[in-house]
Amino acid sequence: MEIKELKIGNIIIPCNVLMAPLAGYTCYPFRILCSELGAGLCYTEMVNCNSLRYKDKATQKLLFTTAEEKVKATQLVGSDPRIMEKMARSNYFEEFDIIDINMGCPVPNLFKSGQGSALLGDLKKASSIIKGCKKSGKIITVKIRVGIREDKMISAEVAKMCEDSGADMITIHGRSRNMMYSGTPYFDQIEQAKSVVRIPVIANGGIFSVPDAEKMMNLTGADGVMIARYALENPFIFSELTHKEIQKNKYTIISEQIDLTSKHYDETFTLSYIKRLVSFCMRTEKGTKKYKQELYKSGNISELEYIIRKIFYKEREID
Ligand SMILES: Cc1cc2nc3c(=O)[nH]c(=O)nc-3n(C[C@H](O)[C@H](O)[C@H](O)COP(=O)(O)O)c2cc1C
Repeated sequence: MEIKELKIGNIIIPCNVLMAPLAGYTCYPFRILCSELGAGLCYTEMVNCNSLRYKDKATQKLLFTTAEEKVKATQLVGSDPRIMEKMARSNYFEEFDIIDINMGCPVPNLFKSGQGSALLGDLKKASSIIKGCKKSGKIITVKIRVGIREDKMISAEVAKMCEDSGADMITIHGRSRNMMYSGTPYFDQIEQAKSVVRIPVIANGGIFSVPDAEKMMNLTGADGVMIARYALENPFIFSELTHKEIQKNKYTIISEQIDLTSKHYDETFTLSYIKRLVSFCMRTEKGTKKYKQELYKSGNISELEYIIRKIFYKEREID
């Protein structure tokens, strides 16, 4: 695919391959890793505006960042335009350049309370949210799906609404809410949305290889792609797509993730994040399934490092 800079509002990001927000994974260390490997922009996971409003500590922790992160992008999820605006304008986001609004999450408890993809069924409210958040002075992006159900897909209408309400970029997950996370994305829906707006349109969904990214770009005419689950399995997808030379392997990057996470988070968080990341990364490592139980059992960092060495370092004879 053609790699190019992308202008979002008044910010230029170095390339049009983006890392998606992923709850439970896109913490600060993972975002640093993806940027290093070539991702042009990485979002935090979704931050619930109600939890933030009540000063929930775990939610605040999702916003941890440092000066190492050049462009800082986060995502808000919520349904009340006044609260969304209040939070977007709050000090919590002082350091952030970009706030994305989640209009794609299909999870039942969020959907039932009018958040995430439920906003696709109330475009008036969705528009008020964008307009309100825009008052923060931040760059506002919106992540949508092609519709709630496959028999009523509305991506062009939603894209136009986002642009008219002041959004600076849209990411479209090419699946409907009912499809959750499986099935072929509706490339034509992304293409239609792209044809009615001037702001950048990023295509997301079902990219699990370099050819998948190329196909997505060719069939949609999008300005860039956003990778989600596959980046957990193979973070090198960013260097593969951007042709960035990286002299590291999975063992090196996981070891560095342990160091960086331990530096900024407590041991409980580090253990749980690294175990989840490794269980994705080891999917492509043949003959390692048998180590999964041992991975999950490891109770401290040295036990974790020992099993990770067995999984990735090809020295499995140390058993
Ligand atoms: C575990 C998990 C967590 C996710 N968390 C978020 C999130 O916080 N915000 C969001 O907009 N999308 C979230 N998504 C959706 C992804 O960003 C992405 O749109 C979706 O997985 C489709 O892309 P893929 O087929 O490349 O995985 C999540 C998906 C998964 C599987």
